[in-house]
Amino acid sequence: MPLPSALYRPSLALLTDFYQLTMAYAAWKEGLADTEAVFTISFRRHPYGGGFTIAAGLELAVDYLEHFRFDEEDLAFVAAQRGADGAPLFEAGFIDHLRGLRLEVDVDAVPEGTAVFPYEPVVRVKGPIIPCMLLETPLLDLVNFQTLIATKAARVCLAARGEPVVEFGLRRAQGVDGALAASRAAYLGGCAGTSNVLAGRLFGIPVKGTHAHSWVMLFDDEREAFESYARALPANCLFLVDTYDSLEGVRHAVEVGKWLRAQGKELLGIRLDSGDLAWLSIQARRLLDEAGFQKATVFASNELDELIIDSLKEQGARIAAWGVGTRLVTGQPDGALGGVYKLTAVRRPGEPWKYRVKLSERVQKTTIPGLLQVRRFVQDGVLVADAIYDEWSGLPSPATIVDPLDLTRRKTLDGALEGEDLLRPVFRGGALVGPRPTLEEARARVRQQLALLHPGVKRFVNPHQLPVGLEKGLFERRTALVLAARGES
Ligand SMILES: Nc1ncnc2c1ncn2[C@@H]1O[C@H](COP(=O)(O)OP(=O)(O)OP(=O)(O)O)[C@@H](O)[C@H]1O
Ligand SMILES: O=P(O)(O)OC[C@H]1O[C@H](OP(=O)(O)OP(=O)(O)O)[C@H](O)[C@@H]1O
Ligand SMILES: O=C(O)c1cccnc1
Repeated sequence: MPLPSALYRPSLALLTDFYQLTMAYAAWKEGLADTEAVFTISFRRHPYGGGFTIAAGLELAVDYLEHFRFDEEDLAFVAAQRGADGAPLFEAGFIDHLRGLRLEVDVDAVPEGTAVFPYEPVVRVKGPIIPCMLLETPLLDLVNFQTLIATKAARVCLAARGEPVVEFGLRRAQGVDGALAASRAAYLGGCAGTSNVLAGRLFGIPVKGTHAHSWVMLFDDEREAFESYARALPANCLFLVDTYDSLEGVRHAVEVGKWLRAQGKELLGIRLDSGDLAWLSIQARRLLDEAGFQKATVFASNELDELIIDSLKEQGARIAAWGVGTRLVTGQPDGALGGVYKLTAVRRPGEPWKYRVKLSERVQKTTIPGLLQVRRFVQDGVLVADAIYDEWSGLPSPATIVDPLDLTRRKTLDGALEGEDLLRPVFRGGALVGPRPTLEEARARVRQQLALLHPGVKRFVNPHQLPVGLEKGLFERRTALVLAARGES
């Protein structure tokens, strides 16, 4: 399903930071338009203090790239920008350059739904410098948020231990796109459906819903409210029982459930939305079972997240389905993934590629040079290590990987282990290559990837950190470049 183009302007070329345009102009003006570069998206720590991250956003990025062009209104807006002296900032020739600009870049990326780890390349863009620059901000925007929410959803669904989680976040999401993007990512991460009807239409996500407290409050008593709803929607009866007294509400639901049964329909269940959800769910289950409604679901909502769901499970809660809104779609408590887009190599026309690093006082922020790729090693169905390597140099076998933050921590991988490269070609010279996975396939990949992770990597408290390292030669190249940049070589 095409998005963002389906919802917004067909081209979102202006959805970038102004500095990308100023740099692109400087590159054009200085005759650097034929210079090529490699940029790599990676992040430095897992969100939520977790042990894994689910990569997402690639399909939205593909859509963005496919529809990229500056239309005449866009160009007029760029041409109208002025400098501090009041004169137009950009020459007309640059506007013409943008008019004809096609994104003739190569893009490689990990498929959506892949479990990824800090420092690994997630998306790689290689090509002429101007398109590479213009893509920085929109790619980060799309990948960072989708990844943040897909990861949250995967955690919430892990906590629910296979029971369905419905995403209820629209009303408290970050505006229109925040809500739609979050619904998509939540489904990708494992949710069973969404309350967001437009997301359902745009992305093919199952749409689900119960009713609000206001429905109950419309009537003089709760049972009358349930009866009225049941007459209108006998095939969608999951009653919200906590408007006045949750267990009294369950009794009313049971009475209406008996009436439904007489009509040949079934009570789907009840929804708890306040109070002690563990205790109430056990009581509600007992009341439903005693009345012969063993198949009716006890559904719970109320500011849930993975930690509360996990705790409710530990307490023996009898909840079989979950509605999760605010904390899922806003990625609480993190709110953002800090993915970055860094230049890792550069080539002037007629010259060989040059590796590049950005220095930092903090080793975590020193970038990794090269045409980066990740090879994943799996043994007996368990992910044992990821090796980040430079495709131009290749990965020796057996490979030794070095912790990017600590050169004394290294591991030599069994040469008999077969690895799989995670980044796959997506665009070549601006043309889409390879299959385009559906949202359902990305969602299935999340399940498959989580199954590869040792339980310790998936736990919420102090998770085990999987061995991810730089191939030794790459580590040494980075060290040499850092020393040279500091004048210490
Ligand atoms: N047994 C439980 N263990 C852990 N957390 C729980 C349990 N039951 C409910 N919670 C969570 O505790 C929080 C309780 O929220 P809150 O203090 O607003 O109470 P409430 O019952 O929702 O009150 P209100 O009637 O005002 O809505 C929610 O996030 C809810 O999911
Ligand atoms: O708590 P969240 O995870 O964000 O889940 C969504 C919440 O939104 C609704 O409450 P709201 O008070 O907005 O409306 P209501 O009267 O229908 O309960 C619903 O009952 C949930 O409690
Ligand atoms: O359908 C529901 O129960 C629902 C929808 C949105 C928010 N809270 C609950």
